[in-house]
Amino acid sequence: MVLADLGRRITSALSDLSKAPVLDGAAIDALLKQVCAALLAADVNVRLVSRLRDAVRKDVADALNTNDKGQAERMTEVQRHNVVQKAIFDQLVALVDPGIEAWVPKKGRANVIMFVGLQGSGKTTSCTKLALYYQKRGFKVGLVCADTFRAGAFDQLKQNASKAGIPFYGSYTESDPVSIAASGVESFKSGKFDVIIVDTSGRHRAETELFREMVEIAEATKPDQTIMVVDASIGQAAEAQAKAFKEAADFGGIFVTKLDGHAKGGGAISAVAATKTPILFLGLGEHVTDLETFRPQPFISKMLGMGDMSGLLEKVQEVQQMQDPKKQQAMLEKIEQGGVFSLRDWREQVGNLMNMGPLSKIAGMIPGLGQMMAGAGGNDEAAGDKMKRMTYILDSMTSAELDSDGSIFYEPRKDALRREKERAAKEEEERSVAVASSSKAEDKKKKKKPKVPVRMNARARRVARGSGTSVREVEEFLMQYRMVAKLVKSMGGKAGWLKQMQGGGAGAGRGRGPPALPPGMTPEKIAQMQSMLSPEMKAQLRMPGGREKLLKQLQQSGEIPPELAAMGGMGGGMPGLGGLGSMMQGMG
Ligand SMILES: Nc1nc2c(ncn2[C@@H]2O[C@H](COP(=O)(O)OP(=O)(O)OP(=O)(O)O)[C@@H](O)[C@H]2O)c(=O)[nH]1
Repeated sequence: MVLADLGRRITSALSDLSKAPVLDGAAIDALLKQVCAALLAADVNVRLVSRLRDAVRKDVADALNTNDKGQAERMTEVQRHNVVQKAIFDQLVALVDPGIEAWVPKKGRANVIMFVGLQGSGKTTSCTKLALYYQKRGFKVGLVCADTFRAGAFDQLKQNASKAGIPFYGSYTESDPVSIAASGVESFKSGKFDVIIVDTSGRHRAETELFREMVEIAEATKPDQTIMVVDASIGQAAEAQAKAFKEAADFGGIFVTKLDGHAKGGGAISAVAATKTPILFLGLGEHVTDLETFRPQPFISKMLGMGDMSGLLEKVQEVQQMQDPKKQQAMLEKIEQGGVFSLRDWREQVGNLMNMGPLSKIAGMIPGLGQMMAGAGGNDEAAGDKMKRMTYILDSMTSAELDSDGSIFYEPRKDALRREKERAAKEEEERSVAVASSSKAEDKKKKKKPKVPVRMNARARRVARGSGTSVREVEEFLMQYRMVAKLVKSMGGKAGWLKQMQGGGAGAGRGRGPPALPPGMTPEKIAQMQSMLSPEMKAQLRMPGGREKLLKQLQQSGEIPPELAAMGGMGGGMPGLGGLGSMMQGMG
């Protein structure tokens, strides 16, 4: 997760505050000390940190010392804690918010985007990421390589673009970058392309040569948007770099790269925001899909483990555009009419979730889940691995098996009953040979209906072999599937709820009416559960990461099976899942 360490430190400071019996000046000072230390460790400029500290103090003082003394006195301790938490959240958002609306390309015309930045900042990689991002959103996109400075730059762009299926333009013989840029843009314009991205060269330092070349390319291509690429690992030095580039070639937005796992990322983002230049995108890895649009509030929310519902919705929409909407609709209608949520349906939903990107990145967008998965023991990788094994199991099934409800993998019940009868008869025979001295309790035990364990059959053994898993794993998988199928089935009759989920669990909790409730969960049951919570637990629920903790407690107390809890959070795009996440939202 982006800036996981910073997020964890701030969340922990907020959690310490909630334990303070009285919220006095000393408690607020202790909180601010921890938050500021965490920000400084993320290389946020000391001037910006001190501004944040003053602003939080002012926000808290304004809210707690209102003119209406009665109102301030009537505030409960929990409400006072909320005031402080809100102030911290708001000021963290302000820290990364340049306060300027970002540019977006317009359909039906050629939008030229020019990339600038130092060598190695990630320009070429980010150009391809952005090209794919716009292509997925229905734009016709072309890439131009105007980097003639670095040998191999054209080959790199060509390779990246071909892999992603994006048309490209460049030359091995032309050495004038201005001429290549101009002819590339012209060629794509005559091909009626909507977005034309020009990759320019970089140098190790911001030299006059580089700036002159940038200005000339800009004059020749007349870009609608110039994006500067900044490597997050330079931390607060990004401010000086952005200023130098801004003086040379006025750019409209910034793409911060290498935010994956770089501790100085907070410094880079806040430094850029301080130059009042909009941050448009974040690079979160080397892969072409490792890109995120930047929005201050969801960014901070995600960093603090509170999820990023707008990001999740965007991902869901992206996937929905790629998949066949008619297929999804047909499946939903089938279930609404009482049909089986088959293993094939499950395979499609799992595939959709995996298409949304690495599980860790999706999980980070769901309140609590990111932290839960990134927790001790490298859980995140394990969860991704589990998902993959699930698809191996499904891919080893025949068509008839996929269209079934899973019962095909178990021996028929009559066989299990016959086996059980034979076993009981054998036992009886043995008992009659032995001296009978059964106690009353034993007699009672005998009269009890025996449980008939149903075994996995040869099909399940074949699937286990074919998928490189074990019969036990196939059995566990089928148990999970049954649970989801039951959930989906029980939703079938509640068409309204089903439709709401179709848009993705993300819709819930975004202010579009009350959150969706999972089957079996009524508003009364939620109210009942809420009434069971102590005031401390309720306060915890309002804390960043609080839902996650409560979810764990419910899991431990057996109210929710762990698989359901994990899946409940991953609702986006998966009908049937997501209700639990919404429930926790409803309780928060
Ligand atoms: N971890 C990580 N690596 C990235 C990211 N973006 C780019 N990279 C890597 O950074 C290195 C440099 O990326 P390039 O795209 O070649 O950089 P460039 O700015 O085009 O370099 P020049 O063409 O030499 O100017 C490559 O190894 C990329 O895979 C990112 O968001 N995260």
